[in-house]
Amino acid sequence: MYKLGFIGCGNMAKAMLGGILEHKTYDAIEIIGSDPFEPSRRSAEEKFGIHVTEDNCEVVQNSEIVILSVKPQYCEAVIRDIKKAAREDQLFITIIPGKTLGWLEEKMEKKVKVVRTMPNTPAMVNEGMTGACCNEAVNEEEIEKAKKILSGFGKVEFVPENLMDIVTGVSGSSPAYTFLFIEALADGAVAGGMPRSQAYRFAAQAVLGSAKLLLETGKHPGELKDMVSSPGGTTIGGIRILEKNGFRSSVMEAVLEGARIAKTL
Ligand SMILES: NC(=O)C1=CN([C@@H]2O[C@H](COP(=O)(O)OP(=O)(O)OC[C@H]3O[C@@H](n4cnc5c(N)ncnc54)[C@H](OP(=O)(O)O)[C@@H]3O)[C@@H](O)[C@H]2O)C=CC1
Ligand SMILES: O=C(O)[C@@H]1CCC=N1
Repeated sequence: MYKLGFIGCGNMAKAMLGGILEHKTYDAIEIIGSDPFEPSRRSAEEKFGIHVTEDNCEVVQNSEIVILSVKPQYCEAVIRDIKKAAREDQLFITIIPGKTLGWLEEKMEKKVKVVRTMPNTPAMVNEGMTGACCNEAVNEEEIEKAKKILSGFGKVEFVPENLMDIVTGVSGSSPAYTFLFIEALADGAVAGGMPRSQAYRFAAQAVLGSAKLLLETGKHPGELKDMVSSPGGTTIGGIRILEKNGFRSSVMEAVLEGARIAKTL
């Protein structure tokens, strides 16, 4: 029997696996993964040393905890495939956006234990942020197990299920928005004459340091913004341009759009 099984061995499964193995939450021999795509299976096997198979039911039949890690459009077919093999004492952790606890229970046609989560790609460097919620069938011990798995690749917080689509917007998708911002900062620097590779280092470290400063001081972002902005100085001039171009409302709209789309998946 394996302790953990992944259905889908793509980008997110691999990001999670890296942290889980590094934190020794489980050993590679305790993990199995399934994927129809041979190169995905092979890379999971070669990189992480886990057992791999083409057969999703083999994962479900032989794992204590199963992580559903496929795209939303494949989710229904996967559940159709595994629902007979699924046991009521088994914990399912889903990372699929938009698929609610109720929807999963209905498609499984049984009272399965489900923890619904939304991680993000910084899990690849152990700096993930995961939002999670669960159905009533999940007990305290299982919540602790899920937290241990999810904190293997970053931070985790349980939230009410009605916030899960917002989690998708604010942390699931926002690494992409942040990369857009870093790229734009670097493009600005390149426009001003800085070599591109150096510009990425300056931009990315400024974003990393700013996030760290906020988290470590616990100060309000507005206060930290004011600390940078001297009267008549360079920063307030830049802020004026960003505000004129709707920077904050664009970001707010992007978060809400992500949440809106998640509901349609
Ligand atoms: N990427 C991100 O930033 C985040 C993604 N998510 C969610 O996580 C899930 C996985 O995303 P991600 O890892 O990026 O996607 P990937 O496409 O990289 O991985 C999904 C894997 O599942 C495989 N797959 C397809 N059909 C099946 C099936 N029937 N049975 C088993 N495996 C199957 C795919 O194979 P094939 O390539 O052949 O289709 C692929 O290898 C998605 O629901 C995504 O929305 C959540 C948080 C963040
Ligand atoms: O866009 C997506 O489908 C996923 C969900 C969160 C991040 N990426």
